[in-house]
Amino acid sequence: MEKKRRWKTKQRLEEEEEEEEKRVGSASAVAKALFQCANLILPWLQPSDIASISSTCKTLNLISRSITSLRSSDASRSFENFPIPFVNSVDHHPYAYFLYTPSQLIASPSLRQPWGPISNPRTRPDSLRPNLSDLVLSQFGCHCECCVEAECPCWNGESVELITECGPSCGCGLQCGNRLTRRGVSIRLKIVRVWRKDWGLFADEPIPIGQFVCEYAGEVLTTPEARRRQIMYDKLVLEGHFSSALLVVREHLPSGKACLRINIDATRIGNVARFINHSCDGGNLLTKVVRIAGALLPRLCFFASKNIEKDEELSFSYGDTRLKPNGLPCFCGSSCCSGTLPSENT
Ligand SMILES: C[S@@+](CC[C@H](N)C(=O)[O-])C[C@H]1O[C@@H](n2cnc3c(N)ncnc32)[C@H](O)[C@@H]1O
Repeated sequence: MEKKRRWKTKQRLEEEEEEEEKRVGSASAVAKALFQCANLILPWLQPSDIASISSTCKTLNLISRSITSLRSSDASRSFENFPIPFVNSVDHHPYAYFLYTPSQLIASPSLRQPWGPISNPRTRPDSLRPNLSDLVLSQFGCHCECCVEAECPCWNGESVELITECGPSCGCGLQCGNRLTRRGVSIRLKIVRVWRKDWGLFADEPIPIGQFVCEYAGEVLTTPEARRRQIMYDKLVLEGHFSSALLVVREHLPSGKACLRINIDATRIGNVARFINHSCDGGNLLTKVVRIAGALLPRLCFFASKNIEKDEELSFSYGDTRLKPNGLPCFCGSSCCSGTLPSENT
């Protein structure tokens, strides 16, 4: 009798164990499926949506935290040669959200780009890299086959403000000496939270004078569209916390008359240059207009105007004009600071 009772208990225990295993198995299958779904969907979301989702359950909280940490480890979404991290010891913002493009592109309202799948973005195959393809401005090459700057028909000698470089359909490759600005960001940079200026771009290694730093990449706009966006951004700035990164560049004839106007908006889609703050003393960066052989539009690039130390903030002068009443306060900290950021009616 006792033997039979013990056998029954053993059988019941085994059944319970089996059921528990099934429960754990299906729970881990659910967790795995949830992880896979979240990993596909969350990288497409904006920070506010990620924050809401992270409070729903433990698994989503863990995934959201990994995505946040991946995003803050590289603003460039692995488009550049080195990761460009966000560093914040001022407040709780882990990163700034925007779509990344390494070079200028034509404005498009419908662009989307994932940011932060848990699998390592640097080991992902190219087909999975976050892409903003088919938007790079069309280019016609010069068909030169040289690699030596001075021998290249595209090379105009380095003038102070205008450089002409070889383009994608020139016979020469990326190694060509006349493609200085076409290889992306080649120095270590970081985006640091700065008191009263939000984020700023900083050197994470010494930068010698004359070194190419980065292009000002973003959406190239028509002038009416630039004016429309400027009005919208000005309203948003007045309403609260908002930074716009709409830059207007004018090329001038020797007479001083503007002959070409380029509007680049890096507010929604841009690169690291969108974090460069203004300095009333001209800062440590020089802007140069770079023409790529055969390309429709010139690009705006930043070069070091002096030797820059590691951990120094990068800055340039946004201009001399202060036309808007109630301009934003300037906190550049230079001895010649005018107290107000440059502004003009675009
Ligand atoms: C191109 S963004 C520069 C990056 C910006 N700090 C950010 O966090 O996105 C231009 C905006 O940065 C801020 N900014 C730039 N230079 C500044 C300065 N010297 N003092 C105060 N704010 C500045 C202003 O809000 C300006 O509209």
